Formats: sequence, structure tokens, C-alpha cells
Amino acid sequence: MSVIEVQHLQKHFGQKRVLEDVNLSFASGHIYALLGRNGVGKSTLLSIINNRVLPTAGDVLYDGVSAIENEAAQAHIYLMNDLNYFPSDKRVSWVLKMVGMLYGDFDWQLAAHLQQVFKLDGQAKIRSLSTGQRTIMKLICALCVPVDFVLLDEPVLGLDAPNRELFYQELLQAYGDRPRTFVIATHLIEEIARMIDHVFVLADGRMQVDQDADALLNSARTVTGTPAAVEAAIAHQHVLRRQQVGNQLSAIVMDVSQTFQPAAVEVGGVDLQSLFIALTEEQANA
Ligand SMILES: Nc1ncnc2c1ncn2[C@@H]1O[C@H](COP(=O)(O)OP(=O)(O)OP(=O)(O)O)[C@@H](O)[C@H]1O
Repeated sequence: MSVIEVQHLQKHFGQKRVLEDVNLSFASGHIYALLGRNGVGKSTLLSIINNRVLPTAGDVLYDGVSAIENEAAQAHIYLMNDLNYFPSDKRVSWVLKMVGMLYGDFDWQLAAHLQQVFKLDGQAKIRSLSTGQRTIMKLICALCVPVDFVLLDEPVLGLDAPNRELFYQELLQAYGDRPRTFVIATHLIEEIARMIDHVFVLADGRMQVDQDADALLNSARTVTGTPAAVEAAIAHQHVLRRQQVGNQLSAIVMDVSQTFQPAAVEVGGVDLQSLFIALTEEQANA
């Protein structure tokens, strides 16, 4: 059971302070969501964990040992992102072979299956691939490498809806066949909500949320009713957001207890995307 720990990570690009003090840990056998508004530093964080960018301060530990400039530790971590590292005149089959050679124990059976279900021609040259097909090629690499930690930065970029659905199915299947850790940074929150078990929200250079997904959603409620009734119901609650339409007020509250059942209002659940919007709005207004 391996673990990645990020400790007091800081990254400044000149005057731009992107990460201020990021702390987290990724344990074995989880699917994590890494959420955050545009430009908060999700890609930067994943690139530092995979040693592609050096931090200004802080450390990334793999099983207690620094993973920064540590090839042995990095052999357990794979990052898929939107960058193209492969020569455009090479073929898909060449890319898979290269990745297979670099990481060893590549799952060729799964690669053949994925090429077939996504209809990706192994003989196609990289320069002839569409954006979505290029993403599919990179996803095949990410699912077939034998590593314990797979970091997926915007994994469905350019994929149409049926292919996104197919990818989520294949990811869950691969996870079931060989449990490992996936970290998914995405803006398509509702699409991944059903498969993740832990949520990180990065805001203002720090982790604003680091919580079990079910616990997070179970602690949030939407309270709707007349403004007076809603205000009375949420008076002692942690209110993230208020929205009034006509004479109905709707509020999102979090950290509520299981016994939160106020009278004269309607109380419902909150989906992950609405909660994310409310949380990041609250942070921006703080
Ligand atoms: N090499 C660099 N030099 C200067 N600034 C950089 C560099 N790389 C990233 N940044 C800046 O760091 C900030 C965080 O970028 P990053 O790509 O990590 O954000 P993100 O959360 O992944 O964003 P998005 O959701 O839009 O993809 C941005 O303001 C970006 O402009």
C-alpha cells in the first residue's frame, strides 16, 4: 500500500504565487477528483508531483521518500496531460511501444481492446489524428502502464459524449481489474461524480476541500422556501450560497448534522457541481 504525500508545496512563477501551501495525500486504491477554478494551479500541482516542474518550496514524498528528482519513485507515477511529447511523424503503435518499453509490463491485451472499442488505428500517424483521437491514444497509455498512481489532467479533452462515457466505463473496469490510484483533474464535475471517492478543491493556493465524497455530499443541503422561513432555518448553519427567484429563497448549507430537519422549508440534497460552484464562490467572496 503506497502513498504520495504533498507537504507544504509552494510554486511561484516570478511574481505570480500559484501554490502557497498545498498539503494532501493520495493513498492506494482510490479515485480522487482534483477540482478548482481555471488557473488555480491543478496542472502545476500534478506536474510537480510527476517531477516535470520543480516546486519553489515544499516536498512530494513517495512512501516517505522525496519523489522530486527521484527516478525510482517516479517510475510509480504516470501523468497524462494535454502536452504532446511524441514526434508527429510516428504512428500510434510506435507510441504505445515506446511507453511500453519505458514503463515495462504494459498491458497489451487491454491496449488492443481499447484500440478496438475507441476505433483507433494503430497505423495512423500522430499528425493525422484529431484532437479527440490524440486524447484516446494518451488515455490508452495511461490505462495500460503498470504504475500505482495515474494522474489524469483533463483526460477527456476533445472527446465526444459517447467516447467520454466509454472512457469512464473503461476506467472503472481497469480499476476493478487492477486497483490503483487515479487522480482526475477535470471541469466536467458531474460526469466523474459517480466514480470518485474523495474530493480535493484547490483555491487560493491551498486545499479548500479535502474530504470523502459521500461525507461531503451528505453534509450539504439545499434549503428552499420563503425568505423568512429559510433565513430562520439556516440562522446557525454554514451558508455557502443564497439565491432568490421570485418570493422563493434557496440556500446551500454545509457541515449540517444528520438531524437537520427544519420546519416550514423544503430540504434537499446537493449535487457535486452545485456544491463546487457554491464553495468556490464563497472562497472568492471571502
Ligand atoms: N511556466 C509558467 N510560467 C508562468 N506562469 C505559469 C506557468 N505555468 C503555469 N503558469 C500560471 O500558473 C497558473 C496556474 O496554471 P495551471 O495550468 O496550473 O492552472 P489549472 O488549475 O490547471 O488551470 P485550468 O483549469 O485552466 O487548466 C496560471 O495562472 C498560469 O498562467
